[in-house]
Amino acid sequence: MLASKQICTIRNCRLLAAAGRTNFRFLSTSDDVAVEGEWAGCKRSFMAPLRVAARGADILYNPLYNKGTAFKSGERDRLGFRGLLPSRAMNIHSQKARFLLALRAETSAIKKNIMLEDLHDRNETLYHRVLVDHIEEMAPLIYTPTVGQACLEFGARFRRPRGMYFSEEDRGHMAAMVYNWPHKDVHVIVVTDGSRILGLGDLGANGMGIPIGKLSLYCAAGGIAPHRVLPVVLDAGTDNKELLNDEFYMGTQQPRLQGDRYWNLVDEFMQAVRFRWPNVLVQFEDFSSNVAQTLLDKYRDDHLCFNDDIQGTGATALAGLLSALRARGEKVTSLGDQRIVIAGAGSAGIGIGQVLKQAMMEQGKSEKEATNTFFICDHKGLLGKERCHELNPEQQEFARDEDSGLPLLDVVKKYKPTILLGVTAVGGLFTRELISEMSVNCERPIIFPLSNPTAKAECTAEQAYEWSHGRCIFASGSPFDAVEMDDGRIFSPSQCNNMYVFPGLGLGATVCGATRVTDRMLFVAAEALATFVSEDDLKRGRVFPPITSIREVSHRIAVAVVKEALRENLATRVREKDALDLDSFVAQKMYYPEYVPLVEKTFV
Ligand SMILES: O=C([O-])CC(=O)C(=O)O
Ligand SMILES: [Mg+2]
Repeated sequence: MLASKQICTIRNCRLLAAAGRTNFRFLSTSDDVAVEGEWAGCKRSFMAPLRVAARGADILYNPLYNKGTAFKSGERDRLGFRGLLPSRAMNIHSQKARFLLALRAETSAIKKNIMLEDLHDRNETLYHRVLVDHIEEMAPLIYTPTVGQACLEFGARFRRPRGMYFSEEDRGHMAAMVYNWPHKDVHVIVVTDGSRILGLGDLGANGMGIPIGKLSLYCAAGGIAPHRVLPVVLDAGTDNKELLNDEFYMGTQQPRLQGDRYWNLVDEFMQAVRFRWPNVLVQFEDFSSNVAQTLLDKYRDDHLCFNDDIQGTGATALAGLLSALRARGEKVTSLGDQRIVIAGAGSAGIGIGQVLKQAMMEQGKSEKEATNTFFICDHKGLLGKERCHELNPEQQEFARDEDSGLPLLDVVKKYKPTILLGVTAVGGLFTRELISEMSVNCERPIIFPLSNPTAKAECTAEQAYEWSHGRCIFASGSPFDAVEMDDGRIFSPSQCNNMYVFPGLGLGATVCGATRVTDRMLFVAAEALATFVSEDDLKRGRVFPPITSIREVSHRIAVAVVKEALRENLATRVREKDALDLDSFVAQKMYYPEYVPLVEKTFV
C-alpha cells in the first residue's frame, strides 16, 4: 500500500525538503525519535535519518538507538564510536538469526523471557523485530503465561529498571517526577497497582512485568513506537505476607493503602501524567476487583482510559462468542437467545457480562431479556437477589430472582446453559462432571476457561475436548497446544486473550486523538475482530484468527475505533482528507521495527 512512499518526522521532512527531496510523507508533528513503518512488513526504498542527541558510546548504550553490530562503517565514523565494535557489520537479519539460535537452544521459558528482556534493554529495534516476525513463538515468552512467572520472580531476578514507580513517598512531587521520564511524547501508559496480577493475586510492585509485557505487545502487535510507551506501577504497598518478608521484594514493604490515602495516590498520578502528556491513553491493568470498577468510573468520562480486564477481556470474549455461534451454524444475532453461565463474579466476569449484555441490546433485545440470559456464579454460588447485601452494584445488576447461592454444577444441571465462561483463577474448576453435563444439554457447548496463567485455567484444552467427546467449541486465556483425539481428529484451540483487542484499541484511540474510550468503541473492536475469523479458521475449531495475523487484526480494530470516534465526534486529530482513507491513515502511523540511519542532532 505505502511500500515505496517515504515516512518521516516533521523535522526530517524539513531536512529532506532542504535537501531538495520531496518524495516523503509527513507523519508526526511532535517527535524527534519517531521511526514509523507500515503494518505489514513494509520495504522502503529510502529511509529518513533519525536525529539523535547523543554521540559515541552513549548511542551504543541507548536501546532505542543501538543497532549493535549492525552499525555501518560510515555511521561508526559519523557518530564517533569506531573501534568500539568488532569490525564486521551485520544486518538485522543475521542478528536475528544469531539471537534465535541462542534462544532456541534454551529450554526454560523463564530463561528465554530473561534473554528477550535483556535484548529489550540492549536493542529495542531488534527485540521488536524478533517479536513481529515470530509473534506466535514469542508472545507466550514475553507475555502470558511466562510473564506470570517473571512477576513471581521479579525481585530475585531484578536486573535493570524499566518504567516508572509512584508511591506515597512521592506525594506532592508527581507533577515534577513525570519529567524524569526521558521521552516527551508518550502515547500509552499501562498502569497496575499489582493487587491482582493475572490469577496470581497480590504481587505488589513485582507486578511491573505485566505493564512491560502488555506494552511490548502494543509496539509489536499494535504498531506503537517503543519510545511512546510507559509502564507504570502504583506502589500502594502489598498485603502479600510473603512479599512483606521477602528480602528481595522491590516495592514499599507496608500493607496496602486504603481509602483516601489510596485514592489520593491514584489521583495525583492521573493528574501528573495528564499534565505532561495531555493526550495519553491510560490502560488500567490487573487492579483487584474491589477497586477496578470504581477506578474506571472515576476517570472514564474525563480521561482517555479503559480497564483492560473489564472492557478488553469483555470485548475479546464477545468476539470469540460471535465466532463460536458462526461455528455452530447459528446467527451471530442469536447471542441473546443463549443461556450463559459465567463462573467468576470479579471485574473480568462482570465486565464480560456487561459487554455481552450491551451487544445483545445492540442486536435488539431489551435490557431485561439480555440480563435474563446470564447466570453468574462466585465461590458462594449463583448471584441472586437474596445475596444483594453482599454484592456490589454491578454484580446486583446480574442477580437472579431465584436460586441464590445455587452451586455451579447445579446451575448447569438446572438451567442447561449453552455457554460456559471461566474467570475464577481457580485451576481445574471445570470438572469432568461439569463439562459432561454441558455436553448432555447442548450439541456444541461453548467452553472458555479464561483464567491466566495456564495453571489457573478452569480446565485444559485436552480435558474440554475429551470430556465433551470433541463437541465443544473451546478457547482459553492462556495458550494450549493442539489436541489429537483418539479417533485422530486434531483440534487447534484458540487463545481468547485481551491481547487481540488492546493493541488495536489503543492504536485507534491514540492516532485519532480520541478524548474518551466509549463502550461503542469496545463493541466495534469486538465486531472487527470477529469478522477477521475465516471459515477455514472455524473449520479447524478456531474462533480467533491466528496470532500471526495480529498486526493486521490490530490495524483493522484501530480503523473501526477511529471510525467510531469520528461518529461520536470524539476524534481530534483526523483531518478531512485522512478520513477519506482511514486504512492508510492508520497504517502510516504504525511503527515497524527496522534500523534507520542516525544523524547527530547538532549536525542539522
Ligand atoms: O494478561 C493476560 O494474559 C490477560 C489479562 O489481562 C489477565 O489475565 O489479567
Ligand atoms: Mg489483566
